[in-house]
Order: sequence, then C-alpha cells, then structure tokens
Amino acid sequence: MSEWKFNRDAIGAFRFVRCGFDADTGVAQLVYAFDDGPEMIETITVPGAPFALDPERSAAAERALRLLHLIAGVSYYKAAVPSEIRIDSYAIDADTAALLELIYVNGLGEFAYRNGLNLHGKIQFPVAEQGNATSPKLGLREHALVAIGGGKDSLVSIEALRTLGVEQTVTWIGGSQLIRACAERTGLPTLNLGRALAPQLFDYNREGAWNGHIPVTVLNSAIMVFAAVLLGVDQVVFSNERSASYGSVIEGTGEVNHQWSKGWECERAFGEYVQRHVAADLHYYSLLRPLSELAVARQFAKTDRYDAHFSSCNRNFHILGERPASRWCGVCPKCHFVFLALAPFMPKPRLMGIFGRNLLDDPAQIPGFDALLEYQNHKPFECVGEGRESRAAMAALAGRPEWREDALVDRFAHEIRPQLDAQELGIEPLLVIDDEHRIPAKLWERLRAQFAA
Ligand SMILES: CC(=O)N[C@H]1[C@@H](OP(=O)(O)OP(=O)(O)OC[C@H]2O[C@@H](n3ccc(=O)[nH]c3=O)[C@H](O)[C@@H]2O)O[C@H](CO)[C@@H](O)[C@@H]1O[C@H](C)C(=O)N[C@@H](C)C(=O)N[C@@H](CCC(=O)O)C(=O)O
Ligand SMILES: Nc1ncnc2c1ncn2[C@@H]1O[C@H](COP(=O)(O)OP(=O)(O)OP(=O)(O)O)[C@@H](O)[C@H]1O
Repeated sequence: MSEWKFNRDAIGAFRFVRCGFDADTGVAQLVYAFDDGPEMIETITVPGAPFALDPERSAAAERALRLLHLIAGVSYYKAAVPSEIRIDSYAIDADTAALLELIYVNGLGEFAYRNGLNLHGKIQFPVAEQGNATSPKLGLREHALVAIGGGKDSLVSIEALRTLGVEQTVTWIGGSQLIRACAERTGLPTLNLGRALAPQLFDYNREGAWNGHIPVTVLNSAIMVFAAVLLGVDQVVFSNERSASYGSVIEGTGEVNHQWSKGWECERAFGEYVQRHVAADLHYYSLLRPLSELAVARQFAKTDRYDAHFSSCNRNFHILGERPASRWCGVCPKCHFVFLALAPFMPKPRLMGIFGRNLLDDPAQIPGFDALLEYQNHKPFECVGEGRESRAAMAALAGRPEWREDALVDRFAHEIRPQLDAQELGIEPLLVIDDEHRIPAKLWERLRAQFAA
C-alpha cells in the first residue's frame, strides 16, 4: 500500500469504501479509495451531539448518510474518472443508481467539457438490490433549515420566510466568516455544519488529477438533508432561481450548465428521491424557483439590511488560497452580473456604496459584460442570469439619465442594442412568476403575493 502512487491514467476503479456516523460526537465519515490506494476520508460535523435517535429516525439517518456518501464521492471520482465504480459496504437499487448517474453526468458537465472528456454512458453505479422504496413519515417538526451562502439569494428567502412566519434556522456549511456575518445579521437561530475534504485530494490535484467544477449545490443539499433528519425538522430550503436551469450555449457542443445542480431538473429528482428513500415528510425545495435572477434582485433591493455584509463574489469562498481584498473583487462574472441585475432596482448611490465603484463606467470591463450579454461570446461558466436578463437590464439602464452616459451603458445603446430585437428587451416579462416549483402548497399563495408586491 505504501508503494501506491496516484496516476490518473492507471487507476481502474473508484470505491465507495464505507460511511459511518458517531451519534456521540456528531461526526460523520465518508470514506473512498482508488483501487487499493489509501483511504480518502471526508468528514461532516453536525453540532448538537450527542444525538439520541429512535430506531426509525436512526434508520432514516443511515439512509441520508448513504445518499450523502454517494453524492459527495463526486469530488474524488472526478480526480481520475476511472471506468469502474464499486460500492464495498452496502447495496443500492436502480432508483438510487439512476439519481447518481443523473447527478454525476450533468453535474460534471462543465468539468467534462473543459477537460475534453465524454462522460455519457461511462458512469455506471452497480445495482445490487431490488428497489421497493417507500420511506416512512418520521413525525418531523415543522421547521426549516435554510441554506445561506452569503449572497443575495438566500437572504431574499430568509426574509420571505420571516414574513410568512415560518420558523427557521439559518444554516451553512464550512468556515466562511462572510457567511457567518450574514447569518448573524439575520438575528435568527444559526447552525454551522463542518465539512473537511480528504487531504489527499489536494495532493492528487498537484500530481495531475483531473480537476474542475463539481455539483456543489446538490452536495450541500445532501449534507443539509442529513442534518435535518438528525435534528428532526421537516424542511430543507435552498434559494435556487429559475434562471439557474439555463446553461451556456457553446457552438459545436450545445448547452453546458455550470449551475446544473441549482437547476430544476436536479431539484425535482433529488427532492422526490429524498421523500421516497429517506423520509416521506422531509421536504426539499427552493423558495426562489419561480423567480428569474432579475426578480430576485428586485426582491433583494427592498431592504438595505444586508448591504454592508453580503457578497455574491465566489472569490470569497475558496477553501485554500487567496481571497479578494474586499468583499467584491469587481472583475469576475458574478460581480459584473450582480451589479447589473441590481442597478435597475436600487438608487445608483446605494449600489456604488455596496461595490465601492461603478463597474459600468470602466471600459476595462467590456469583455466581461459582453459575455453576460452573449455578445461575441458565450455566457460565462458561473452562476449568472440568462443573456436575455443581462440585455434587458442594460436596456433599462440605457433609458435612465443617471446611467446612460456611463461607458458600458452608452456602448450598449450605440453598438449592441441596434443589432437586437427591441421586443425582447423589456424587463417586465422577465419578472413573471412561474408555477413550476416544489414550494409547499400551504406557503405558496402568500409567498406569491409577497413576490408580486
Ligand atoms: C470557490 C470556488 O469557486 N471554487 C472553485 C474553484 O476551486 P479552487 O481550486 O479555486 O479552490 P477551492 O474552492 O478552495 O477548492 C480546492 C480544490 O478542492 C476541490 N473541491 C472543492 C470543493 C468541493 O466540494 N469539491 C472539490 O473537489 C477542487 O478540486 C478544488 O480545486 O475551482 C474548482 C475547479 O473548477 C471548483 O470545483 C471550485 O468550486 C467549488 C466546488 C465551489 O464551492 N464553488 C462554488 C462557489 C460555486 O461555484 N457555486 C455555484 C453553484 C453551482 C453548482 O451547484 O453547481 C454558485 O455560485 O451558485
Ligand atoms: N456554504 C454554504 N452552505 C450552505 N448553503 C450554501 C453555501 N453556499 C451556497 N449555499 C446555498 O446554495 C444555493 C446556491 O448558492 P448561491 O451562491 O447561488 O446563493 P447565494 O449565495 O444566496 O446568492 P448569490 O447568487 O447572490 O451568490 C443557495 O441556496 C445558497 O444558500
């Protein structure tokens, strides 16, 4: 075993070795290996131990843990993408295998595209059990664990749930101080779940592993579903908007969606699976699914409570390495998009106060904004709105005296807008509330009224 060296091209199998949870400490271990190489152990820590679980809840916790083990394996599997997948210590049914294949193939879509790999038909989870999934109701109490990511979206959900009077715990994974500050600013109960990746992954990355984006949102979702079972609560709420279901259209390749695991296909498949296989009364849903990015921005602009605390800039969220000097780096696609999406809905001085500068009056940012507009480029691989949303926001600003002379708005008005269909540049049609979502019926009518106001 000490002889084993990582060599992505020589690896034959990825193994789900075992998973376990210690109810006395609240620590779960997710164990993986390549061939007979060293174990890679990821740990998840749920505060509140010791957990005293009745036999039914304990069995549901084990099912949730296995689901988490299977989904979190994507970080390690991707390092070598071997042709065989083995599950050493438990069996899965065809329903489970289908969910995992959906998540691995689509969630690694950007990874595969950037590395020139084709994963279709290559990822097969071994089915070794007859499926008869009908999980029981656990009698979970009415309470929402709401995921917070430090950006505008989750804050919109948290405020909406507060207005609806839904009891909630603001929950995040990992050690981000920025997320903690936003969570504390809500004034609501908070829960910070620990996650430590297996250290070997970083060594393997240096030694030539395949690397790239993974479906992090469904992985965070699986962590929170596991925590919800342990804590006995009936809702796990995310804040994934409608726009996340649309990817970047690449010439010669088709659609590649960076944020596939924030999209509707993933939410529906994962949410239905959790009710069938983990607990019938555990509801996983996104509160913002009916809204476009622009509609979310419009909701966010209604309160300035978080202006000095939030950031959507992903450069804040690295596990290793550098973070930006200020909360908004100002040069990445997320900074560009959030600036543009908020601009039609808030006074200019407020927006400039949040970002500390005017990104739309800086000619150096032209290529970045062109990509958002899908002008001479494709939409960036990032969590940004659809091209038509960026074009509509820019068109709205071109009609506002306080914005129209800024370099990028002026360029849009004179160079890009004349090439576009004027009928497709209105903001209003993009603010329409959709009916495709998994929001519980008892919340939906009041929520719809809130979003419409
Ligand atoms: C912060 C970030 O954008 N990270 C992406 C970046 O990773 P990088 O190497 O620059 O640094 P670290 O994040 O510190 O990660 C170190 C390595 O660890 C591996 N890894 C990390 C987390 C994980 O869950 N699994 C992993 O395997 C990976 O090998 C890293 O190299 O580039 C990576 C490669 O493209 C991305 O995988 C990193 O993305 C993170 C997983 C991440 O958390 N990204 C979110 C900020 C993000 O993109 N969120 C989207 C959600 C989209 C979705 O659900 O698919 C969003 O903003 O909505
Ligand atoms: N570290 C984390 N822990 C728990 N949930 C997270 C974490 N990071 C992101 N999320 C959740 O994942 C989903 C997608 O994240 P995303 O970054 O789009 O949302 P956000 O941070 O609320 O807003 P923005 O789009 O402005 O960055 C959201 O529901 C968010 O709460």
